[in-house]
Amino acid sequence: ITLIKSFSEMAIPHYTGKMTDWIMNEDEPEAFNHAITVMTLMTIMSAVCEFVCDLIYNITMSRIHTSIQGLVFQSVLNQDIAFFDKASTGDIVSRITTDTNTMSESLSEKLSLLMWYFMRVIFLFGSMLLLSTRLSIFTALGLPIIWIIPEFSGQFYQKLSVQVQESLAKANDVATETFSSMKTVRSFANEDGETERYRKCLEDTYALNKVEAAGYAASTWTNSMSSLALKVSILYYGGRLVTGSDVSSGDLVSFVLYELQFTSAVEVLMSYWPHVKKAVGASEKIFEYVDRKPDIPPDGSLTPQSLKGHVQFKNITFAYPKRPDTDVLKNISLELKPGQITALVGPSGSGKSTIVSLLERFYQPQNGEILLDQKPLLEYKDQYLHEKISVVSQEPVLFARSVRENIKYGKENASDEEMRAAAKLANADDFIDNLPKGYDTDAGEKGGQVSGGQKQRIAIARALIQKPQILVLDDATSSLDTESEHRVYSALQKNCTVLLISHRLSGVEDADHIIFLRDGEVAEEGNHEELLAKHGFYEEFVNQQNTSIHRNTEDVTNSGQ
Ligand SMILES: Nc1ncnc2c1ncn2[C@@H]1O[C@H](COP(=O)(O)OP(=O)(O)OP(=O)(O)O)[C@@H](O)[C@H]1O
Repeated sequence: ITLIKSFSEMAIPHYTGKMTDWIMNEDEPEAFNHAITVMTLMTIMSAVCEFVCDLIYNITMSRIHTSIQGLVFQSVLNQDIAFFDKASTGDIVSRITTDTNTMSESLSEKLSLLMWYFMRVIFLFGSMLLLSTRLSIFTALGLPIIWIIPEFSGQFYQKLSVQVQESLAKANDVATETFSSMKTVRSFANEDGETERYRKCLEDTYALNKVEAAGYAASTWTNSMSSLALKVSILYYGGRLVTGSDVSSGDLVSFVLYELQFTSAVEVLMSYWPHVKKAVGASEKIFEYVDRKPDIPPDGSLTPQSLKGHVQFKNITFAYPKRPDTDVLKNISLELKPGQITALVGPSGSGKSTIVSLLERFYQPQNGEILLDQKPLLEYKDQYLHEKISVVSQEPVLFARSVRENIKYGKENASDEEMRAAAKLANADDFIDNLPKGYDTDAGEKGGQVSGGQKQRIAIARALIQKPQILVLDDATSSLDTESEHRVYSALQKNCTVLLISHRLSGVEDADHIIFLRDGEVAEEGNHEELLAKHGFYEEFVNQQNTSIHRNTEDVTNSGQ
């Protein structure tokens, strides 16, 4: 269609030239009517083709835009957890929204015009060659000079575009972080500080935009000046050819009309070229994510019908990718037996949550081996593993959806009965029923519309509905009383493996096995009595707990008096 349209457009200068010859000659009266008819038909054909072509192009581009956004989103979701430790949310969101917009805007508008004008340039030059080879060669010789300028400015734009996207991403980052931590910002009365931080980022973007604007103005000016110089030289040379009777005056008119269109088409091509380079700059950033191979080993294939849930950590040494020099776990060996509650205690930062992250396969240990039912953890299929292992983390995150959707998260096909049963066990059923819309109440962004304890209980229900074989409670039962806590354990299938991480003594005392972690090493292990008999770290931990409970009770009694 582009070809037909470009071809049809060539009719106007050609027949205008013919008409000039006819007006000067007057021998062929039919030539005038013929020229007018052909011109009209070709113009209509060109307009129809332009319409069809624009329509198809823009629809295709919208489709490409949406599928690229989807592709980037999917690629980001497939990345390893270490990637999310490093990349900021604002940067990721910016790539999915701003960068894809920049790319597809430039591509849909500018590339479509670039293609039009490219075809026009070819057809116009062909028509010019037919009229006068000498004039055409003269025109062609002038082209490289005006081609060099946009090439340089294109490169400049490409670099600048990357910088602009990066600075926009930084600003986005500040905005996302501020809005998602609004309560903290307010409670520290730091609205002005955050506004200042955001403004600072915007100022950086503005500074880059100014350079971009100056560059754009300079390149447009140089482009038009150079093509103007080319036009004047052609007119001068063409005039001399007519005087020397080498070219007819009608042909010169056609040629000049072609040439005017030709130079303006080349001008447009050159002014759009930097935009395409800019789109390339933005797309480079997008495809950096799409092409990034997640640093995770290939998914395993094991999906055994029954899983005992026997976990063994054998001589595990691990350092976080962000801090490769600090070993968080040092040659650790431990075992979680089916049907047993294993408690993990130890000072803050001793590596308890890290053990959970390794069990969830978020990171890979540098040394040692993790076995599940005697088989390497890596051999299990990812989806299977996460169905069998449920983790309620220290700070459970709820989604801005209804309580129902939150509990059924990851198990959408669960029935309402299953959901209620899970909620009952998590001691959440009563309070959910008292919420304004019951299970359909919105939990708010990050669960902001329910209390901390309620959030924890919903998260426990979300874990229990999966009927996991291995349940990990990472300091997640602080809002439950001892009785409710026991109800949670008894709800699990028999022989289920429970890993309990806690800073409180309750729950830990009754665990079948207690592991005391210190500085990434197993300092002591055994049951409550055995550990107390050792008079070591665990005993110290128990004494500290008792002292603080004693102190709290005294405080309550004193304030009562
Ligand atoms: N994503 C991370 N990147 C780098 N270092 C980390 C990361 N997460 C934790 N760490 C570091 O690893 C160490 C162990 O952290 P971990 O969260 O496992 O401790 P913990 O025993 O669970 O502590 P707490 O009882 O306070 O929850 C800490 O020194 C912490 O600073």
